[in-house]
Amino acid sequence: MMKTKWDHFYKKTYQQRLDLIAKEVGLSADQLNKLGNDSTVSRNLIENFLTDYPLPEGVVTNLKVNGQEHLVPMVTEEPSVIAAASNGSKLLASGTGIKAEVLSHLIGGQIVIKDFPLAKLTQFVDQHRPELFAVANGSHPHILQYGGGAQKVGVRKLDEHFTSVDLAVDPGEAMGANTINTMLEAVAAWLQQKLAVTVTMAILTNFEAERIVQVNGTVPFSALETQSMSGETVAKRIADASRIAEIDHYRAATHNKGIMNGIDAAVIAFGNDWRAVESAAHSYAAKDGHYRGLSQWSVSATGLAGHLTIPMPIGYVGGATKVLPLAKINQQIAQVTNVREEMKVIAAVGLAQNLAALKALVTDGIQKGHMNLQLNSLAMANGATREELPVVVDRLKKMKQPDSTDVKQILRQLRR
Ligand SMILES: CC(C)(COP(=O)([O-])OP(=O)([O-])OC[C@H]1O[C@@H](n2cnc3c(N)ncnc32)[C@H](O)[C@@H]1OP(=O)([O-])[O-])[C@@H](O)C(=O)NCCC(=O)NCCSC(=O)C[C@@](C)(O)CC(=O)[O-]
Ligand SMILES: NC(=O)C1=CN([C@@H]2O[C@H](COP(=O)(O)OP(=O)(O)OC[C@H]3O[C@@H](n4cnc5c(N)ncnc54)[C@H](OP(=O)(O)O)[C@@H]3O)[C@@H](O)[C@H]2O)C=CC1
Repeated sequence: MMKTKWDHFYKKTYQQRLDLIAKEVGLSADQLNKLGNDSTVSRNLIENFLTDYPLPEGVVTNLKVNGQEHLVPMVTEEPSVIAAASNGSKLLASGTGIKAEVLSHLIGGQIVIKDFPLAKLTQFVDQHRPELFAVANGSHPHILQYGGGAQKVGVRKLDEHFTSVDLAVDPGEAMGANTINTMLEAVAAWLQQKLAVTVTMAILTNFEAERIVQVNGTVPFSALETQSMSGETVAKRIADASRIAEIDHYRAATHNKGIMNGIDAAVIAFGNDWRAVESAAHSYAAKDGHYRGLSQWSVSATGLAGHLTIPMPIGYVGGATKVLPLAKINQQIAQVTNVREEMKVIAAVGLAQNLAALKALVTDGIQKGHMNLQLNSLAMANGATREELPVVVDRLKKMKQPDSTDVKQILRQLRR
C-alpha cells in the first residue's frame, strides 16, 4: 500500500493526534480547547478518536403504549421534532392509546455461494438442518442460554451464478449483528468443508423481514378539530395524505422521513445502530417492488385510525447500549426492561411523529409550527448570543417570513 503522512495515525497519543490536526488545518487555541475532550469510553469505542460530539437530547411526553405511559428520550438536532412527537402522542393518548405488538424477532443473514448446483445445495441443507443449526449455535458460546439460536434456514437462487443460504436466528436481547455474523462464518466454513463450495461472503442482511413490530392507534374526531376544520375533515385529509404516500414514491420518501424523525432520535438515545434501523425501514418500504409509506391512516365511524408495521433491528444489550452511560439512563427514563418493549416504544414514537406531521401538513401547513420552533436555531446560527436570543426570537415571531437577513438586522439594532 502507498505511504501517506497519516499512516499509523491511530497509534499516536490523543494529544499527538489533536496537535497534528490543529497544525494541518490551522485550528486556534480556542478551537482546540473546544475539541479537546478525551474520554476513556469513547476512545475505546471508535477509532482515531478526537472528541465527543454532543447532540441535544429531549423527552417525548404522553406516549401511551399498551396502557403504560412512557417518557421517551430522543436525540436530535432538528427543532420541532420532539414537540411534534409529544403532540402526536397526546392525540393518540386521547383515543385508545397505542397498541403495539412484536410480530417476529429473528435476524437474518446470508452465505453467498458461487457456481454450485442449486438442487444439490438445497438437498444438502434440507437433509442436514439439525447439524447446520448445531454448527451455528455451537459457534456462539451462550446464545442458547439467552433463549436464542438458529431457527430457520433456506436456499435462494440469486442468478445463474450465485445462491444464498439464508439463516434466521433469534438473537435474544441483542441486536445480533455480531452474533449472526459469527454463526454465518462458522456455517460457511462447515459448508466449504462438507461440499467444497466457493463462498463469496457470509454476512447478516439489513433487510429485516422477520424482525417486525406493529403499532395501531386511534384518535377521536374531537381531538383533531382545528379553528377552521372539523375533526372529521382533518381525519379525512390525513387519510388522503396517507393514500398519497401509497401511490407516489416522491411523497412516500418524505412521509417515511417524518416517521424516522422520531424513530432515529429514540434509537440513538438508546445507544443503538440507527443506520441498521434506517436501512431496514427503507428496504422494507420497498419490499413489494414499489417504495411506499410505512404507515397507513384511515377514517372509521368515530375517528382516525393509524397503523405502522416496521422492522426494528435493535438490541437491549450489546453494541453500545451498555457502554454509553446515557443509553443506560435512557432505558430507565423510558421504563423499558427488555428488547421487545423497546421495539414497541420506538415504533410507537414513529406513529405519533407521523400523525403530528400529517396533521400539520393537512391543516396549517408544516411551516407554521415547525418554523416557530426553528426560530431559536435561525437566531443562533446567525450569531445571537444567549442573552440576545429571547429578544431576537420575539421579534422574529412577529414577522411573516423571517430569515437570516432579519436576524442580522435585529442584532445590529440591539448592538448599537
Ligand atoms: C409544532 C407543533 C407541535 C405545534 O402544535 P400546536 O398545535 O401549535 O401545539 P399546541 O400548543 O396545541 O400543543 C399541542 C401539544 O404539542 C406539544 N408541544 C407543543 N409545543 C411544544 C413545545 N414547544 N415543546 C414540547 N412540546 C410541545 C405538547 O405535547 C402540546 O400539549 P401540551 O403539553 O401543551 O398540553 C405542531 O405544529 C406539530 O406537531 N407540527 C409538526 C412538526 C414536525 O413534524 N416537525 C418535524 C420537522 S418537519 C419534517 O422533517 C418531516 C415532514 C413534516 O416533512 C414529514 C412529512 O412530510 O410527513
Ligand atoms: N450491518 C450491520 O447492521 C452491522 C452491525 N454491526 C454492529 O453490531 C452490533 C450489534 O451486534 P450484537 O451481536 O448485538 O452485538 P454484541 O456482540 O455487542 O452483543 C451481543 C452479545 O451480548 C451478550 N449478551 C448478554 N446478554 C445477552 C442476552 N440476553 N441476549 C443476547 N446476547 C446477550 C452476548 O455475549 P456474551 O454471551 O459473550 O456476553 C452477545 O454475543 C452493533 O454495534 C452494530 O452496529 C456489526 C456488523 C454489521
